[in-house]
Amino acid sequence: MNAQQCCFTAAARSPAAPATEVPAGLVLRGLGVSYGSKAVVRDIDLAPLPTGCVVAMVGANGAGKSSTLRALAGLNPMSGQALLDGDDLAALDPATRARRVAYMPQSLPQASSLTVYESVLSAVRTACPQLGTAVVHQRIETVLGDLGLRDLAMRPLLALSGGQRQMAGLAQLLVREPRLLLLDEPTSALDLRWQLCLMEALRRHVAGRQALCLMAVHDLNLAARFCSDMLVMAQGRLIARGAPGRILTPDLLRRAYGIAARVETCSLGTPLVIAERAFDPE
Ligand SMILES: Nc1ncnc2c1ncn2[C@@H]1O[C@H](COP(=O)(O)OP(=O)(O)OP(=O)(O)O)[C@@H](O)[C@H]1O
Repeated sequence: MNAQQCCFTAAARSPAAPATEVPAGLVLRGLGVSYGSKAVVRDIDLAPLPTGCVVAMVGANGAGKSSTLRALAGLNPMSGQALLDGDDLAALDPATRARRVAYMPQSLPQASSLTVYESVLSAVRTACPQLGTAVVHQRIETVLGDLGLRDLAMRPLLALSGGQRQMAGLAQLLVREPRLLLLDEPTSALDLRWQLCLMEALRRHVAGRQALCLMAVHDLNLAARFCSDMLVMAQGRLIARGAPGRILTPDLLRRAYGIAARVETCSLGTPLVIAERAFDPE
């Protein structure tokens, strides 16, 4: 990514503003999350996560991934700053924030009597009320096609399997075309084929619209194959960031997960993590 892709002028967003360059993408400055007096995420600083790519957030259970995503989505109070394309997320009004940032929780979408099509329509109508009918239906067609969900479009959510419902949940997000997608374990209910379909579709969507996706995920090999950038969290702190092929090492896996692991290179050239043994907790 060159500097031109990575920056745009503030003047392009606001005619009155001076033409200073602000970094495109997501910047975090001293981000922290607490529940009451208990700090669970501390001092996360991130140079811009660039647009156009899917970024994996990995780490052990309880490391702070969901808390971070929920804070960025405005659902957990946070300290520090999160800047999206130079704008402080906390300072955006709720409607603007909802248009630019979309969040998918770990839990599956509710099994309502709405069809998949209706649920996606409702999502886009709520987040983007300004869109015309033709654009809305075109977006829905595109997203259902991209995710391989056309055959399920007229099925009610309550008649879908867990994995199918998870895919429908992603369709509800993608149709809004947000700038920042925050996904909490979006492949947790999916079989191997649907995991690949989802990751391929997500990568195409994000690259095509120069959006940004930050995704909490436990499958390191899936993340290594599809994500150009990886954030590794441990005990509420960011302990590594970079391309999976560069940062995934046995030492990092020991620190992040408390396991002995080998890291090999698969025939596609991406790292392959083989977990061998859990260390006793210290
Ligand atoms: N609502 C809450 N109130 C108090 N503590 C919480 C709450 N939610 C999470 N925590 C604590 O915050 C810490 C981070 O939890 P979080 O859910 O962010 O971890 P995670 O990395 O997403 O874990 P997992 O991989 O298991 O989903 C944990 O110690 C957890 O017990």
